[in-house]
Amino acid sequence: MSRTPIMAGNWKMNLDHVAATSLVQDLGEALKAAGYDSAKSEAVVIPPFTDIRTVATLIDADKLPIAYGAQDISAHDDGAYTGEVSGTMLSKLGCSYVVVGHSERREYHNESDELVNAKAKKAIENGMTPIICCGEALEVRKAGKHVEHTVGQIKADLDGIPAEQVAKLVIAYEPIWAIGTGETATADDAQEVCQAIREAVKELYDAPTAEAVRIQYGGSVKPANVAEIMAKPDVDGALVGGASLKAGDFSKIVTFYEA
Ligand SMILES: O=C(CO)COP(=O)(O)O
Repeated sequence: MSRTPIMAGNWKMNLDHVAATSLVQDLGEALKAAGYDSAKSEAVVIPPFTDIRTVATLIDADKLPIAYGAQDISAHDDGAYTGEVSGTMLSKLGCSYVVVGHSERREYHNESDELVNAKAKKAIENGMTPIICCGEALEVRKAGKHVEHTVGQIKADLDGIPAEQVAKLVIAYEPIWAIGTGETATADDAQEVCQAIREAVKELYDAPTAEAVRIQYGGSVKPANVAEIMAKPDVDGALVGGASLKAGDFSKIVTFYEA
């Protein structure tokens, strides 16, 4: 079973819709120049909500080989939830992916595994693929509990999601201490946890589901370290923050197989 690597750029709270236009145009050109092959990796951008319509229009008009998604989704369908954005709104904009449970939301917005699970289900219900984030803080790693912690999160985040849906979704392992710090986990660190997650999916479901689910690594991924990380058997992609804000760098990450 071969899994197409998924290289997703999480822009976080950066770039307004005008800046988004330039970045997506530049990215389209950079990918073309780099000989991007969508059979070898999937390019995805995850802009702020306010940019999605603009990004969608541009990708559509220029037929760019780039998928897009959102950084969050409401666990509710509609109604009196000020500030929330629903799954229907996102799917109507053509979003293919929705990031759920990013460590920044878990930390600054107190998101629990129960909420992350509800959001993942909402994305699926609306025909989008959740990218479920997990990963440990520095103290947890220092205590040697990173595998246990991360696998525990994933088990809770997948609760009640059937095998055929799990096979299609994406899990992103992002050790918190490696996010935005320039401190990358080694390729072996990434492999250790990604393998443990796949093993957990196999135990919870079955071997075909575990073989199919795509597991990304995230945390200070750069053009210089992406190839080594991607060479690991259980790493199927990258969730990229800072380096996804530069078209040239993100294009190199997406086309890591050229290195
Ligand atoms: O959190 C991340 C992506 O979701 C990783 O961010 P950086 O690539 O900036 O470390």
